[in-house]
Amino acid sequence: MTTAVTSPTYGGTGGRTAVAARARQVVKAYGTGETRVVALDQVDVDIAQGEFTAIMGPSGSGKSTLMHCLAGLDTVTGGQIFLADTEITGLKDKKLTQLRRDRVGFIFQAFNLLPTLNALENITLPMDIAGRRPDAGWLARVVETVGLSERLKHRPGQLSGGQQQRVAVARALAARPEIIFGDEPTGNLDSRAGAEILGFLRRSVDELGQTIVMVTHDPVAASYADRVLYLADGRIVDEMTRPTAEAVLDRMKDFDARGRTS
Ligand SMILES: Nc1ncnc2c1ncn2[C@@H]1O[C@H](COP(=O)(O)OP(=O)(O)OP(=O)(O)O)[C@@H](O)[C@H]1O
Repeated sequence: MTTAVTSPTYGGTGGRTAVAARARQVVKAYGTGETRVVALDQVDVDIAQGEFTAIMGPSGSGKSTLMHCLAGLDTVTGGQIFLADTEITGLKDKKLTQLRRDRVGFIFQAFNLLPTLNALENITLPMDIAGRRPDAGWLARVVETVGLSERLKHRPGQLSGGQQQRVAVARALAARPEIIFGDEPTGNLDSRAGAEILGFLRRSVDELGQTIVMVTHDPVAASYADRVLYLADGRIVDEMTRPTAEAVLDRMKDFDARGRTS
């Protein structure tokens, strides 16, 4: 049987749905000799297409590293990463940059908007740079989904933090990427603005068919996802489907307690 090699213990999709991104036996080590840190330790994971996946785990467990490796923002030390059927490990810089530009969207904790451009210009900037024409119908739908129709001519400085992050969400959605990665996208927002953004991300999965992977420390944020993957010491140690904030919190307490006794 060879299936054990290709089916992750946790983090598989059980063949139920198409896979948007895949990691196989991924190792990421930083430094050498005594300062060597293994951030990812033979990680196998399948990210299901059209689903919202949250990645959780203690500080230093490898969440951002896993996201960066899946997104082609960082190279791996060993193993393979696939975006749909394309293996991205081993791609040359230029090809990788092109692939990220054409197929991947990002939302970071810092909104990363250009202050001199208005909201609409910020949303279409990546496509402008790539020389691609936004699909007007799609753009209107995205803008409507994230509730920005009345704010398109405002510059970032004239928008609240929550509205700025909505612009960043719309920017990620506008190019219709195959997959969007978010690193604590609501980390800088108060809980009301955070809930709004998470609601928009949820809607983009339910109504626009988007695939989203989000790193978070927040059980409430994780409860918007379809599935939560738990990392510890660079390994995926557990998963939860249809999470509630209470269940996620309980699981985290469980891990903490185990961590203290081991
Ligand atoms: N550029 C780097 N150089 C050396 N070590 C690094 C580097 N980036 C990350 N690490 C180490 O790799 C491990 C995983 O880091 P990572 O940032 O992925 O964790 P995380 O789970 O996202 O943490 P946090 O929740 O605190 O953001 C940590 O031990 C970290 O110190």
